[in-house]
Amino acid sequence: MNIDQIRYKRLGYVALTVTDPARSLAFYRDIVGVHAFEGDQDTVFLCCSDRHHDLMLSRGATPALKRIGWEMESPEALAALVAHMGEIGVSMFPVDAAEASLLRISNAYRMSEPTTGATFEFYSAMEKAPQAYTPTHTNVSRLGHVVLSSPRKSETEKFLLEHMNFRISDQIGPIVTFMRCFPNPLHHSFGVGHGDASKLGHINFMVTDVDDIGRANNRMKRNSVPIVYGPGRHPTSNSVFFYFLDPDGITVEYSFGMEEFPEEGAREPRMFPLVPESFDSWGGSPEATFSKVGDVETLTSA
Ligand SMILES: CC(C)c1ccc(C(=O)O)c(O)c1O
Ligand SMILES: [Fe+2]
Repeated sequence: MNIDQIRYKRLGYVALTVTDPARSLAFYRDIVGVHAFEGDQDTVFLCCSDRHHDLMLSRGATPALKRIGWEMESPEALAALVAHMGEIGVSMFPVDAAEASLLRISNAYRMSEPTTGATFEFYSAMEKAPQAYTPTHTNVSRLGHVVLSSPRKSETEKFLLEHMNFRISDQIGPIVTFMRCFPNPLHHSFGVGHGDASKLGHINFMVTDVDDIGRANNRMKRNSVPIVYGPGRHPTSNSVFFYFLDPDGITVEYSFGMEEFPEEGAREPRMFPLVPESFDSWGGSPEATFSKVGDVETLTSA
């Protein structure tokens, strides 16, 4: 199997486990500015695109990353991934019809990423949302990326590179590597950080205007939302960033502007030195509560 046939459209969605879905729904709708349109007491769907959902929140005892959904470029790209995982002995489980229908996805498989235990879901199409996303106070352009920490960071990177056809865009010392799901042009849809355990670092929403960042700064303060890093600028992706905590303490990032890569002729990955300015060229530093909450749920406990 040629790994180049494994091609992605985009980071599809993130599923989080939250302790109080109604409270989190209100937060993501009213404070973050994504659209909530469907759900029940235990599971809610939110979107910031024309797809059925970009974020799913499910009730659970401990805040966690439940899974990450990757939208493949085509059914053939999905088949290539499934075949490759079969060849290397990584089990892929088809999502059963009832759940796929609830998630409005077709042709879907899950696996446990072998180095972090994180659940990755792959599908070739998701239905459109019943109503197109209309921005309110913030022009959220898309779900941008997810960062996980891994106790086996080099192996995680290697798995994503060699078996999932991700590409490295940049690294900061041995601490964090930013990867794009090829050929999606965004600098990164996934980041892997060094950590003692597999943990969720943060989820990111991209915004269309620097004013969205400035307004967020004031909105978070008015609503007593903890701001944990920024505003600042990441020299890696060249984005202006702003991090805050959701009601469970999960770190959420807004970012404005991000380098994009062509499919062919992309620049080489860069290695940034491990100094604070490689994380924030404006000289800020994160609060102690930055990236502290979020277990990684395994497939068997999902
Ligand atoms: C501080 C974190 C790990 C970080 C650093 C750089 C970027 C970027 O280049 O966009 C991020 O998105 C981050 O979350
Ligand atoms: Fe980020």
